[in-house]
Amino acid sequence: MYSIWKRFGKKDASSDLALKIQQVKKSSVPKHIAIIMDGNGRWAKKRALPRIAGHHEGMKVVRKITKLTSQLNVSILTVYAFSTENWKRPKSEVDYIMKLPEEFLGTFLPELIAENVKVEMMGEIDLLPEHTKRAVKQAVEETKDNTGLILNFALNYGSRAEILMAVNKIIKDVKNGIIDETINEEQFSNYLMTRALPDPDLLIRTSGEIRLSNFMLWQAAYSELWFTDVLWPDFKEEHLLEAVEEYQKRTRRFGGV
Ligand SMILES: CC(C)Oc1ccc(CN(CCC(N)=O)C(=O)c2cnn(Cc3ccccc3)c2-c2ccc3sccc3c2)cc1
Repeated sequence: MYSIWKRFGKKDASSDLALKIQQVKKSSVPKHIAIIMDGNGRWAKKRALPRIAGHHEGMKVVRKITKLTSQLNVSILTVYAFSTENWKRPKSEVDYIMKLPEEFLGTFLPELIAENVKVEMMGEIDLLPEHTKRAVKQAVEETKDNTGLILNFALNYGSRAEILMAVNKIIKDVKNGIIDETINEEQFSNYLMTRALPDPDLLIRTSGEIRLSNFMLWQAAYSELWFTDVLWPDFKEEHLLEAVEEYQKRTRRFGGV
């Protein structure tokens, strides 16, 4: 009896998810969702596992959430692996992290291509090891003609550095007479790493931290912010759907103003 209930229950969960997806797709879905993926280390610590186990688990969640946002017809999913002490971590952890992209792309690139996903990245990839750079460049190259969801990785991304870089480029262009001395918001945003992307409509951060941590400060000026205590490796489709439903409630009210 138990096995029947167990099976029945299982079937119920997946069809329940399918129902929720149909429900969410009935209203306006955010065009651009940005996620600060935080909590891998804490997730591992809670289970007395090495931190790299949290990163490995976190990578599988990136794949799951990419598939769901693609199903929801979201246009852009920007993922930022939040970590202040990225480079100050023990060498073994940094080495592992820098191998993850090859595993992620090696395992999931065929699936991403089948889903018509376009892999993009913003940030300084020069600092990445050669083998990591190669994997990223290959994924960007192999998916450049895809027209579905844009999966945008923020690599070594810092918003203030991005804004300063834009200002310095503008100063140079004004000196060289390429642009006038006054520019508008649209011209300014063309100098940012996100130049061609629309601003994020919904910004999600996991693991209970309620901070932007120098992430897309210019671009998130009008984003709906949604925070959850859930640690990134525990983040499920249901959590993303909950965030989108909350976004739909808020923007419906805004629309009604
Ligand atoms: C095209 C794409 C696959 O290329 C990439 C090239 C280099 C990186 C490494 N990296 C950039 C360096 C930096 N942020 O300083 C990170 O963001 C970083 C820092 N921790 N974790 C573990 C973690 C895993 C999952 C979720 C959060 C953190 C990651 C990390 C490593 C591998 C993968 S695979 C999908 C996401 C992801 C994130 C990332 C991507």
